[in-house]
Amino acid sequence: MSKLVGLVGWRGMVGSVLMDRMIEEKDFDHIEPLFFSTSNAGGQAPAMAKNETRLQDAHDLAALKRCDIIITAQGGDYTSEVFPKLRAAGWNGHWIDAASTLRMEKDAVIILDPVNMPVIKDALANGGKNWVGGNCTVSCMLMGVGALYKAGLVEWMSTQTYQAASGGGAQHMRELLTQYGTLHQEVKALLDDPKSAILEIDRKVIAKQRSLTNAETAHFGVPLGGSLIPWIDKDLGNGMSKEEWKGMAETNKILGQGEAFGSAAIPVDGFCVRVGAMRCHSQALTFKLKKDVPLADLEAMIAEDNAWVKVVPNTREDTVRDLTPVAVTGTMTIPVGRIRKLAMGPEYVGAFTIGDQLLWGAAEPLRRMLRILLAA
Ligand SMILES: NC(=O)C1=CN([C@@H]2O[C@H](COP(=O)(O)OP(=O)(O)OC[C@H]3O[C@@H](n4cnc5c(N)ncnc54)[C@H](OP(=O)(O)O)[C@@H]3O)[C@@H](O)[C@H]2O)C=CC1
Ligand SMILES: N[C@@H](CC(=O)OP(=O)(O)O)C(=O)O
Repeated sequence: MSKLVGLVGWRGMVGSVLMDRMIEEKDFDHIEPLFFSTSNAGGQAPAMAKNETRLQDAHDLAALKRCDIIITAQGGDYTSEVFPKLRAAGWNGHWIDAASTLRMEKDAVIILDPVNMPVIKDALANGGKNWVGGNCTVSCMLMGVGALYKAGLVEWMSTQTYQAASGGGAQHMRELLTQYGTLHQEVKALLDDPKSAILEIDRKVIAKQRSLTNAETAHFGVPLGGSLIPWIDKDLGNGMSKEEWKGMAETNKILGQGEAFGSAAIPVDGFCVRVGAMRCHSQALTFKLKKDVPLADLEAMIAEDNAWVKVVPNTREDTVRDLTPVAVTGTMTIPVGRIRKLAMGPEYVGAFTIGDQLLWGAAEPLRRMLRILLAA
């Protein structure tokens, strides 16, 4: 008999990407889905529903308890409120979650199976039930260059990120586009006149950016269109943003590395920056390797690591064609390019990688974990 799989948060941005991927990969052929809602209990479930076509109340513990597996992309507040109550009520099913809430809990595994299948299998064998998707930046980075970590080559890594608006959520994407539109509108007449002075256009744009209303910057807090914001997530009070903290904490946990696993953590640090891209997170990586490895060997290791990574030759032509958010958006491909030895010495290697943060960064690891559980 098919497992009863509860789906919470399926109509949100991450949830919609998840549903699309589950349809594409025919995941619904293998489960009996039960759709939940926080706002429309009793309403019509989506077309993928089979026997149970009404939406269940996502706060109804009795309904949730019926599920063998629950997948949620509803968000951290929902997880904080419902998960502890559900476990306290004796529910012993598998919880697969997109939110960060439970990620660093001892009994939770950060799931990214092309990178950490051994960690997942180990946890499964030990009765693990809590499976949490990783931070989008970390997951996309490891899908690209995980090979170097798996080979034990990385002494440390520094990452400088260029993170898309979608990381904040749907409203942030809308706000970014609205700002671009407002700026364009401000100078449209001058742009239409080929003889107009570019510095006049520039003056008007910056004046408009500086005078955007609170409503026009409600989600990012400051203008992002035509600018950038070098801070993502909370201020940890030690000079670090929470997004930057996740880089080292989550990379090590995904790899099964660090104090909790009885080994030294690999240092990962850098700066996380929000830019005006829509849904792809990009990052420039600097590695200090433990030894000098020929570039061709590094490229081969990266290329062979998984079915989605693609090494982009380090030429201008290939880079501008294949290594941009516009090229990657909506695809499962994780390009890694600009791979070269750096001036600091033969163990120093640079690379640039991009991932769709709603696919590998959020939805895909969840549905793959579902498949792993169904096959177990
Ligand atoms: N955005 C991101 O980049 C990432 C997000 N995540 C995690 O996933 C969680 C969900 O994020 P995200 O998908 O961006 O959140 P959304 O705001 O898009 O969706 C969350 C929920 O909001 C409700 N909702 C209210 N109005 C609407 C509407 N007009 N359209 C769709 N849904 C609506 C839905 O619940 P209901 O149907 O019950 O009303 C929906 O499930 C985050 O909180 C985070 O924990 C993880 C990785 C990346
Ligand atoms: N913080 C990420 C998005 C996200 O949801 O991250 P996390 O899953 O770690 O909370 C960003 O803003 O780009």
